[in-house]
Amino acid sequence: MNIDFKKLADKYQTPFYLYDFDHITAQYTELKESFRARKSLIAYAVKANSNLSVIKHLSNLGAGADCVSIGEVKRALKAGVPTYKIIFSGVGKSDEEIKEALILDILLINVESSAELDRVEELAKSLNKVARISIRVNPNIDPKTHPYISTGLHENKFGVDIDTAKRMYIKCKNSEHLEPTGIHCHIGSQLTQLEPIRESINIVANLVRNLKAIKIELSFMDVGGGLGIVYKDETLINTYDYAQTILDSLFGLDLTIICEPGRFIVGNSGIFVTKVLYEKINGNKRFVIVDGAMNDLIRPALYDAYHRVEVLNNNKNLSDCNLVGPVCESGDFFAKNIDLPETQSGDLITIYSAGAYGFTMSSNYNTRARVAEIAIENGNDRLIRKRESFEDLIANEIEFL
Ligand SMILES: Cc1ncc(COP(=O)(O)O)c(C=O)c1O
Ligand SMILES: N[C@@H](CCCC[NH3+])C(=O)O
Repeated sequence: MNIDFKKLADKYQTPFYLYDFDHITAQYTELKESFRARKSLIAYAVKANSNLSVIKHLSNLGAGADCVSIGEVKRALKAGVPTYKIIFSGVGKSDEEIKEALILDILLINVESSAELDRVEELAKSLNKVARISIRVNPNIDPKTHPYISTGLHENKFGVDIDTAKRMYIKCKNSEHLEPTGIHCHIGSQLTQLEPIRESINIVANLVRNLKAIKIELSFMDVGGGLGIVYKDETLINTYDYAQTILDSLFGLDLTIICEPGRFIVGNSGIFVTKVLYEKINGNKRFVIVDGAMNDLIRPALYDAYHRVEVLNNNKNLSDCNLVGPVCESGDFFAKNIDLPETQSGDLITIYSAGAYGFTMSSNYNTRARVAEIAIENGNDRLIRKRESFEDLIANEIEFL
């Protein structure tokens, strides 16, 4: 798509996030279509990009929501996702969160420990409810991704091992307040290899068969999210191969598939737009300093993540530099040791693949306002979140002065 960044920057003021809603539609549709041989629910992982308009857009397409806090559940509801398409995961749900989820009667609570299951049972009993339970299985499979975003090994805090899961399902079966409904497995994020997915789904499918043999019949298989995207030159998993692998593993089982993608849907739909403030040279080292910073997009600082960068000027005079922001940390960079053209103050810089875990991981560090978010759809742009003001930043403190 041809985007007039200059016009947008004049209209909305940098830095800002820009999301291409047509690309979001295309990604959602591709994945949904891949599963067309089965009943499926694409439960969008809200944590990737929780802007209400993004969730609403996906909900209008038929998506549900995978949430990891009651705040995300409330966002999903506010954006129009029906309760029967909402799932709640997380290793540390508080009593208040569990109670609210029970009262709202969402589709599934993904339980991640025996202790949590006991708590859900007590709370469901106190509310005279029956909780629909899905247990998150940790299959101990290496997803072959960045260690910070691996979730499927026993050394990771997520889910429970197979034997524990089995005991938990038996407890559900024997409880008046727990209904064993689904099973869940998510081994990590930015996955680019199919084999670990195949292995883990096979492990989980075998457990489903074992449970069936003891008369515990589940209705949903939640295969997690994690499909990777291209940041640089990654070879991706083909979505049809992905879906077929899952369908093959589930042969003979009558389960509705739930898939929880975040990054795949929104990652390459988003661009972070910032502008050059200054250039400088320290000794031999060139720095291009922009108005966006690590508080806006933390992935390079946190994971050493690569994001493609483009300078929107016609200068062909390239040289090595670090692209940095104004935050008071040496870790405040978008790219290190890259060749960029000479810049002038005011030149726009676009940072790609920023739609997932960009804005949602932003902070107010250095008392910097969170930036605006803009949607573009059918060539038309609109503001979907305004830039914070200083008053917004201090609103919760001012009454205690
Ligand atoms: C339980 C669960 N579901 C879904 C996701 C979404 O992951 P991704 O954005 O990689 O699709 C995550 C994040 O890793 C997760 O922990
Ligand atoms: N925040 C991570 C993804 C985490 C996935 C959630 N478990 C990233 O930016 O890549």
